[in-house]
Amino acid sequence: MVSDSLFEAYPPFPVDTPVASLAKISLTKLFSQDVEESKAMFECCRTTGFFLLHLSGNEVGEALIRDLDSLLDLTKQIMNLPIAEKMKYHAKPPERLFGYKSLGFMKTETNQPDRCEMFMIGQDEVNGLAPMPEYPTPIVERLPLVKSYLGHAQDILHVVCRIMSMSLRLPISTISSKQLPENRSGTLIRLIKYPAVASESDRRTSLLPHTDMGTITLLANVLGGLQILPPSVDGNETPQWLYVKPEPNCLVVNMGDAMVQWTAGVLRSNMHRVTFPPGPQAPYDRYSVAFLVRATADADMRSLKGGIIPDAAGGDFDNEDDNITASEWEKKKNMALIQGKDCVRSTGGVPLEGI
Ligand SMILES: O=C(O)CCC(=O)C(=O)O
Ligand SMILES: [Fe+2]
Repeated sequence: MVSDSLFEAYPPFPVDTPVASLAKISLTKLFSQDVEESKAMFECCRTTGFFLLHLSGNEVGEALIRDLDSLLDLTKQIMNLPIAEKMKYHAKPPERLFGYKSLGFMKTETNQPDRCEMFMIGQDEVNGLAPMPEYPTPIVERLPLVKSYLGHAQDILHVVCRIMSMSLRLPISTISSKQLPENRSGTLIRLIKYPAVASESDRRTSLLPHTDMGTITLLANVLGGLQILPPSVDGNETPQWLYVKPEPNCLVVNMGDAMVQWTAGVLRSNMHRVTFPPGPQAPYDRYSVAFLVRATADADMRSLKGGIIPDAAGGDFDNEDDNITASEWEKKKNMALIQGKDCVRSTGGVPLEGI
């Protein structure tokens, strides 16, 4: 997430709240090709699909921490604009998926309006691969910050993808070449505000249970609220939603559905949701910065061949319908979600034999 100073501005995450136990992986060690750290990261990607990434101690990570502190501030500025101003930039799905999404525009699992507003910025728009739309003034003034963040986030993505390819025993550029920032994609930054709990009825889901449809997500926030549904240990017990405890100078990293599809189920895309912050954190507005990486628009969505990837033939990941490009695949998933045809569930994490 972000620097210590931002954490000091809020009451601490309560010690008695049950939390998901997520490994903390060191970015410095990943950059220095530490074998044990790389193994630990891959293990997380297979088992829970989530890990914390400790950013301190290297140039890219330290720069990203600074970018994130400023982006959280930018998020506050945007959300503080008058509603009439924000509505000028409203997203118009399915034609335009980026821009502002107002509070309550989407539904939760109980069909109640959601409890979050967000501003979505497309990577292609900022990088000049798509026409730049009109942005609210705070974004226009801080485009250099947005570009700086994208650059540092891409450096981190690159090292994670290299380790992923190596761990899968595939040529080293296999995963990163399918999501290069110089190629068009649906990759986006989401700047999100979850309003403070003002009454008992606000103690409910803010962002519905979902899996991320892209490849990898890098998430930063200060207050608790994110929860994951960990895989049950013996397959019998009912899984319990558990909070992810935000930690200073760390990102939350999770795998998305595209990674599961490419690896025929080896990696895990885990279900998560956002609810109200725990204990004394509830009466505060919660802010998040999410970088949702999507595959290159024309990337092949069939499972990869080679390395330790199981043969998809005949299994869940051998679907002729997946013989399509990433942008068609995402459109199909979006439509299924809108029509309630896609029952959201965690996928992947199939046991690997002899590894
Ligand atoms: O705000 C958060 O903690 C999570 C956001 C999220 O899951 C998403 O944007 O996909
Ligand atoms: Fe998500």
